[in-house]
Amino acid sequence: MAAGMVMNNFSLKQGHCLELKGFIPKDAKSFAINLGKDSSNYVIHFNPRFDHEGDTNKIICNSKEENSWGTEQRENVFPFQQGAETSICFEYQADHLKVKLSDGQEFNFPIRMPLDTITFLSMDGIELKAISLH
Ligand SMILES: CCCO[C@@H]1O[C@H](CO)[C@@H](O[C@@H]2O[C@H](CO)[C@H](O)[C@H](OCc3cn(Cc4ccccc4)nn3)[C@H]2O)[C@H](O)[C@H]1NC(C)=O
Repeated sequence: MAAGMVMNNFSLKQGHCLELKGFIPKDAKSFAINLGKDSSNYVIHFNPRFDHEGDTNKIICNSKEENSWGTEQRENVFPFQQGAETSICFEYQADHLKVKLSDGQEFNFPIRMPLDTITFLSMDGIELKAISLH
């Protein structure tokens, strides 16, 4: 399984996008990308599940404040394949994150915890290949 990766030395400001390219291992049951302030405070926990916690081919998003999970949001798109690369762009807007997926589909996730700048990123279950800020 791809070991967890943590970055906390970048700045994603409102009006800008963070684009991640990664490889999903062929045995992945799920993977997660977390953006926020630190490991206890996520503006978004982005968790595509192939087969995990009773979910099959479903994206689960949530927030986490001082280590307490918020309400889950389940998406109706799932353009991921085990053993393949993917790219995801997180566009940070004042009241939502626009999540743009590799096949052009996109969805919004509400900002539940105001944060001037997102400076924390962690990834689990996916191998980071490239990262860029636009
Ligand atoms: C119906 C009553 C039980 O509800 C279930 O409760 C589970 C436990 O709280 C929920 O699963 C949790 O959902 C959270 C988001 O709301 C997180 O996704 C929890 O996982 C956190 C986590 C990250 N990691 C690291 C990681 C992630 C991906 C791959 C490898 C390592 N390990 N655990 C995950 O365990 C799960 O989404 C929830 N299902 C529903 C339908 O509500």
